[in-house]
Amino acid sequence: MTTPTESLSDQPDAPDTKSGGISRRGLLGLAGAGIAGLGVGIAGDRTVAALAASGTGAVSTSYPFFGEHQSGIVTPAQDRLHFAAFDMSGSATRDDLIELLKDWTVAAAAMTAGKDIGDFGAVSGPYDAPPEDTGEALGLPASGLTITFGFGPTLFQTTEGADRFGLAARRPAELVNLPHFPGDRLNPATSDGDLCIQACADDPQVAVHAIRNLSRIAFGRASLRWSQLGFGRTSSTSTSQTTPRNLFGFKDGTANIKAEEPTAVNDQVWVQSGDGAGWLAGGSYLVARRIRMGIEPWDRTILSEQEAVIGRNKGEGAPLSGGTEFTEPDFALSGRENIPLIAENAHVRLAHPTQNAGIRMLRRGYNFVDGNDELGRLNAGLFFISFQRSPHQFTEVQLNLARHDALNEYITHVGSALFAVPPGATRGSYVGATLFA
Ligand SMILES: C=CC1=C(C)c2cc3[nH]c(cc4nc(cc5[nH]c(cc1n2)c(C)c5CCC(=O)O)C(CCC(=O)O)=C4C)c(C)c3C=C
Ligand SMILES: [Fe+2]
Repeated sequence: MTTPTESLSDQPDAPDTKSGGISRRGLLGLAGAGIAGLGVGIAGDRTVAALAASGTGAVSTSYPFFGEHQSGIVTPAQDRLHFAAFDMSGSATRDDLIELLKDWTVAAAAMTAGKDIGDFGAVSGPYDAPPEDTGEALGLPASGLTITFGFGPTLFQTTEGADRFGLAARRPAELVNLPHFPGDRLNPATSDGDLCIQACADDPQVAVHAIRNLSRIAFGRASLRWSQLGFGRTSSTSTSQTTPRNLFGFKDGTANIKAEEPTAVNDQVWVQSGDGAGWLAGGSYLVARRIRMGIEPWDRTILSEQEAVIGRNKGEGAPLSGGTEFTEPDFALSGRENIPLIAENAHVRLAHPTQNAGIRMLRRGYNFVDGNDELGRLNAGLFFISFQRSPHQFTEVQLNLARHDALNEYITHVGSALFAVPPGATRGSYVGATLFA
């Protein structure tokens, strides 16, 4: 942590620090009253307050931060998202970048375990210093929080002859901005970035707390370029999850890659050691697309047309060629007058692996509604996120969709970004360490 712990540690007996009605002595008192045996009671452990608040003793899901792969990819998609892209400051050095990644690692490991950040957390520090943790997650459990870090193409750039962070030679050949697709209306202010953080949780406050505190830690070294809140997942990444619905009212995520398909995950999601950049093995590529959805025109569209556009029925999500939700679509099946039951320009036909040389991707997107525009239309859509072994997988499918998809009448891509997601951090090391080895 960048927090000057030395100056904090010499004040352990600061007065009973009151903040938001919770006192430091009160928290420690709780630990002493029967739950100290669980190993809680250390400053910053929110579980203390959560257990006391719920009165149930229930501990919510938490995913380990350290491991072979970063969490937040094949872990079951949570309900809420706060996604943020950052730019490194003009004066930041390679050492600053490494220090930042180390600090982010420590904080992310704490928060995903349901703890506040720093040695003293939100309310146990000295009265005469800003708290290390901002505090809005006090009393909330880990809530399935995952924090996933990525590196954008510009991090590897050479500007005016200078190799910004000495990384130019380490850039994977495929880590370049996505091409312009037909129909794109991208806003540069909500596109790209040197670094990204995807925070997903089952409680929106926990996801927002994570991004807020990581941004705060970055102060002076990196700053927020853009960020996106998402409510309501639009995919399942495990067979144990039910398929959610997007804002057009259709089940979304039915044919997604699921964690229970290890061969597909290996072949289509994780970068392999022979793929090019060795440091990225065990990682992935993250594509983010902010897609505005025309809610009002869609809501004036008749049901049969809505179903024809997607290629599945709206109730169950079954393919229009028949069967139930998980029946494979039969694109060869025709109905009256030899018209294909799933139209040539239906979204699921054009996105299906059989139409794209076997390509699949792991989708992990979220619905968003950011108020309304000046014409009184909902500023709403899908914050599309996909993870793939190569950006080429997204590009191929998106090219097919951008050219022919019936859905294009109702959607516009307004933001875009690509990031290389390094493998998981080993305990004692930091996220992205392989890039600097
Ligand atoms: C380039 C990738 C994709 C973009 C962009 C995209 C946007 C998008 N999708 C929907 C709604 C649905 N998509 C569905 C399936 C589906 N979509 C993609 C890819 C992109 N979608 C794929 C690879 C698939 C799976 C195809 C298959 O193998 O059958 C579905 C059907 C249910 C499902 O399988 O998930 C819906 C519904 C919207 C609304 C949208 C942009 C706003
Ligand atoms: Fe789709």
